[in-house]
Amino acid sequence: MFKVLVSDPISDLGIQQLVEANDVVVEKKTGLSEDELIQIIPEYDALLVRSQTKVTDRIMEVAKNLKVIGRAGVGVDNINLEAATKRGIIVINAPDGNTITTCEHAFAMMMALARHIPQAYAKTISGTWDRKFLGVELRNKKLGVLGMGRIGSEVAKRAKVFGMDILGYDPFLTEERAEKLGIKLSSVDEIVRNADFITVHTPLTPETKHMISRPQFEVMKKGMRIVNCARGGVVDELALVEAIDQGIVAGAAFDVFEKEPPEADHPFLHNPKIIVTPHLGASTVEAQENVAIDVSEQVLHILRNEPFKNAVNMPPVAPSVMNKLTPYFGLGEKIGMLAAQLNQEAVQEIHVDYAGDLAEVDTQPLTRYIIKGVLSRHFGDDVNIVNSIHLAKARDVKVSVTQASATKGFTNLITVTLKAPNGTEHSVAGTLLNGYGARIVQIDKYPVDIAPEGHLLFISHNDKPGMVGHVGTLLGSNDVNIASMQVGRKIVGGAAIMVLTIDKAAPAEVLDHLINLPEINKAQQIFFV
Ligand SMILES: NC(=O)c1ccc[n+]([C@@H]2O[C@H](COP(=O)([O-])OP(=O)(O)OC[C@H]3O[C@@H](n4cnc5c(N)ncnc54)[C@H](O)[C@@H]3O)[C@@H](O)[C@H]2O)c1
Ligand SMILES: O=C(O)[C@H](O)COP(=O)(O)O
Repeated sequence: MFKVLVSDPISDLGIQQLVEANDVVVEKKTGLSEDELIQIIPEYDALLVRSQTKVTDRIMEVAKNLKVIGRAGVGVDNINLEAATKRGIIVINAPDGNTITTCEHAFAMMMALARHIPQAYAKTISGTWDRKFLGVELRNKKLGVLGMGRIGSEVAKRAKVFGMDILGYDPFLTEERAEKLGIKLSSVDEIVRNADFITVHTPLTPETKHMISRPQFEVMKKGMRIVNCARGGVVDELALVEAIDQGIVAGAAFDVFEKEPPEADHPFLHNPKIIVTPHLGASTVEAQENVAIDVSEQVLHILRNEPFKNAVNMPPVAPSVMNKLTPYFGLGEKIGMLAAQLNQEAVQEIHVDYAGDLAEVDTQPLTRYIIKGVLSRHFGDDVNIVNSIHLAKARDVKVSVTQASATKGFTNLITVTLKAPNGTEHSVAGTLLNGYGARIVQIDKYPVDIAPEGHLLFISHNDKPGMVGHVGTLLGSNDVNIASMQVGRKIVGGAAIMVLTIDKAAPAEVLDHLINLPEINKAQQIFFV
């Protein structure tokens, strides 16, 4: 039974599939301090958070069962990603579920700012009928959008309908896409100098921190307005207050703060030209359901060892590529396991060669499964697809990949070679055969045809008459049934291998007997777990 902890307020409807899963127990405990979380986290397999819970290195250090942290939202700046990756904890988010909601919030903030709605409301309900609030129209104004990702693009679309001219900047924004969106691709400097309104929609990174600060405010159009519904710190808070005092900025609308919640004496909370909300960008019924559904679905996949998407601490992969690779994951992992068990030396290099159908795809997700298979021999459950490459590198094991070498007649072929410092090599090749599934087709240059499952017995011997009979008799007399047997050799009378699929694991004494048979050099059981 998997235990899932929900440590922030997350939609009940959204996590229903987790609650109803018969292999999962969900517990909700919100508002915990770091120390309280440290006390209870060791018993959980998954942690579901929004932005309140700070998932620190200290928490992850004791989270011995934790396989996945699910962020019901976009920003993962409350999760120590490096610590998670090091420990093989998968971090996933729900990148699409709150896009429209947050865009609408940013837009609402821009309109409220233009028409002083919060200030007018406060006065009216306090009994003052003040009709001096004079606003501005959005129509014909220049809107600068910094960060044209999911939310920025949606804001731009809506602003166009309001008759605004949009100047957009994003390192990934091309002329072609800008044209499609009907906006003007601009530099940050052009935006800063020309915009009547600026709205920021970037993550907080070393590059975006204070991307709007004193130097930018100094050259802005007098009377401009600024909105931040992205992350506190993208706009320098103190520089903004100065710019308002100097009459450069007419007003600001902020949903996010450099420190949340802000201290009671934060200058934004006492400035009549600044309107604020308490990080409500994603807070609609729809968005909260969406992000909780998305994240619950992926958490279930991860707990059940099924393919998943939206991992934040692994490189993104296009869905079309993922669909193509997914059938190979099990095969890749088993090839890695088999190669690691055949190898008796320290591993210096893991070389993977992809051929045929795999020669022209981005195979890095598959490589993670293969490396996981190789390392699982010594790391057991401590290695997974998030940390497999990291663990290999941390132990100075070189991982190299080539694509498009010979397919040896197969439509796809994965060959894994383990190289030891003394020059010894072991290689295993496998393929997915249409209609037959995964097959191992070569071991150390010996052609074979084995399904990588169940109990395998690997025997290396000298090619002499009667060897198959000796092995069969010994196993039979010890009640070990042989399901299939493969014999491979390079030259008649030379070195050879036998690979047997047996119905149950052979007892240790049977293996001892096998090794003592004449002409047998090695007898070893192979496990695929
Ligand atoms: N207020 C809220 O409740 C709330 C809700 C959802 C998202 N957010 C935040 O909004 C931001 C945007 O979310 P999104 O879903 O659109 O993300 P996104 O990844 O789709 O878009 C972010 C864009 O910022 C761009 N970018 C990165 N560095 C930049 C730079 N130096 N200059 C200009 N652009 C840069 C990226 O290229 C990307 O296109 C994130 O910080 C997210 O955490 C806030
Ligand atoms: O990054 C996000 O998704 C937003 O900042 C929303 O955060 P929240 O889930 O804490 O509302």
